[in-house]
Amino acid sequence: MFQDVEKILFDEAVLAKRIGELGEEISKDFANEEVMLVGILKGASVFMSDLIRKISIPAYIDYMVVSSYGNSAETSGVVRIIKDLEDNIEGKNIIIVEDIIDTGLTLAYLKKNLLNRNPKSLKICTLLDKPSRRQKEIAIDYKGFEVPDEFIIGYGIDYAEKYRNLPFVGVLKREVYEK
Ligand SMILES: O=P(O)(O)OC[C@H]1O[C@H](OP(=O)(O)OP(=O)(O)O)[C@H](O)[C@@H]1O
Ligand code: HPA
Ligand SMILES: [Mg+2]
Repeated sequence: MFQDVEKILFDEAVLAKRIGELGEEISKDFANEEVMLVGILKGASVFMSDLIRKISIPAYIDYMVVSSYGNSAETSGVVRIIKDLEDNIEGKNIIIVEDIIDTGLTLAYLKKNLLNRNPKSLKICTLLDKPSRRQKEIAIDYKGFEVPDEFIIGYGIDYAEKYRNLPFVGVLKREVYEK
């Protein structure tokens, strides 16, 4: 597993510090209110569980399972909802929590879908942003880091379901996905 990593971009300490800051920012912006974090599985699961413990206002969680990359390094362009939210989000402060925004197709679809359900507010929080590959413009409210135009893995993020358990965010060697 480690031999497939080209380089480490953000190690555990760097991730923890930035996630602490994001949690504080969210807590301040929604002081005296409540938020519902909507984690987009599977990738966001690791980030979400660290982030929620850095939020000091009442925070609820729900998850959606969507997939567009499957086992490929390229998006299929088709976002499939595999599992929807359990609760009605009407009148609630919703924060979509993503691991990475790349083409923006997943988020553009999700944003439209959730706005149709009439939340009080809808914000986007992503650990990683890869702006170089964007196809759909997305306003990001809370962003951890920008990443270069490389295939990213680790800290919940996969290639063909592998590498999610790496404790850092890194770049996958090209030879792994270009063979
Ligand atoms: O901006 P985009 O180009 O749409 O890419 C971003 C999406 O791709 C990944 O999900 P994936 O489909 O790989 O599912 P996973 O989270 O289960 O790995 C990632 O977790 C985002 O949801
Ligand atoms: O760089 C990436 N790595 C893994 N999954 C992804 N989904 C979109 N971009 C990426
Ligand atoms: Mg994936």
